[in-house]
Amino acid sequence: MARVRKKAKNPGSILLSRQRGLRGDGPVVASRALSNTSSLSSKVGRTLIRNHHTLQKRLSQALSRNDTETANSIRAEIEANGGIERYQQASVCGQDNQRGGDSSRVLIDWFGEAIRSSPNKNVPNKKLRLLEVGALSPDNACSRSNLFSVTRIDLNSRDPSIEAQDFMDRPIPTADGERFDIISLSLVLNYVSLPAARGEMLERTTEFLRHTPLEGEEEQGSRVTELFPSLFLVLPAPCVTNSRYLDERRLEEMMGNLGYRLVRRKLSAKLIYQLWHHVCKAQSLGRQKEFSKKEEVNPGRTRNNFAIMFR
Ligand SMILES: C[S@@+](CC[C@H](N)C(=O)[O-])C[C@H]1O[C@@H](n2cnc3c(N)ncnc32)[C@H](O)[C@@H]1O
Repeated sequence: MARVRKKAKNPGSILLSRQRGLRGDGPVVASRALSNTSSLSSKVGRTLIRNHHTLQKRLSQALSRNDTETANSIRAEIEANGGIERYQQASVCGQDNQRGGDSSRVLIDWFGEAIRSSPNKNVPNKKLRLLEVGALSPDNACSRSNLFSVTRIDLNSRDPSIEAQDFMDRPIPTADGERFDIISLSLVLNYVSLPAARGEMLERTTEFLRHTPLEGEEEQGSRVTELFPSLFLVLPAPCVTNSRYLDERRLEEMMGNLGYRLVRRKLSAKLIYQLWHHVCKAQSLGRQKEFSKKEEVNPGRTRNNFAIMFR
């Protein structure tokens, strides 16, 4: 079982500064009482999630212009609304089956299809290494499936098997034993407030993927192994279906530059699920400059402003 670790703080990181605010190291104005374990109605939960994202975005903006006074008052507001604990509680309620369910079931379905369509229909004889970034609990479909050996991290750990860690501060692996066959970023990228920080997060995933063949790969046929190493990315659907600055084509171009190729996709009323196979690293070299600015791909007054940028 993974050890829960309190991270040393790096004052220079915007993500970490945000995290520090959300963890409550800034001025705390009571309302821990809000962080109980009772379930939330879906409307209250949605409002809470939306407000948390808005405050977090304002916090990142204040921090990026070194406006400490505003940042502190936003931190206080986040805490007054129950902090990251209350936000996570609302997210757990959102995972409730009646409200869209556990997104990792989609990954398990894709994996099952690949096994069924492979020549010998065997499950891999070795568990695949999965890094779950933004893990809310140790008992989602991936964890229950027995197909994966799961390493879970989150800014705020809700369980001893989840390490408290900012993915952006996780040390870059130096050996294959520290790399993964698959990384899950389910409803995490949209948690990151600034477009360039989202690009940084996507770029960073490529450092954690293992490209050496899986054990027994040859006997399993290609349908399973063609999916790995990969990134399981889940976003609220409007991030790509109704954004002024991002659509699926633009995302595919950005991901292509990072060496990713889209191998599975599912669009539901609320979410978009994608599995990106990491084909190679070489393609990323210098090409992300094309995406260093926001570019309007979908004009219109009713659009949202979700964007991803690369420095
Ligand atoms: C909406 S919840 C999603 C949880 C779950 N993956 C799901 O699909 O329902 C987002 C989670 O991502 C975590 N998170 C956001 N940025 C992170 C980062 N840089 N490193 C680790 N966890 C992060 C947050 O703390 C939060 O618990």
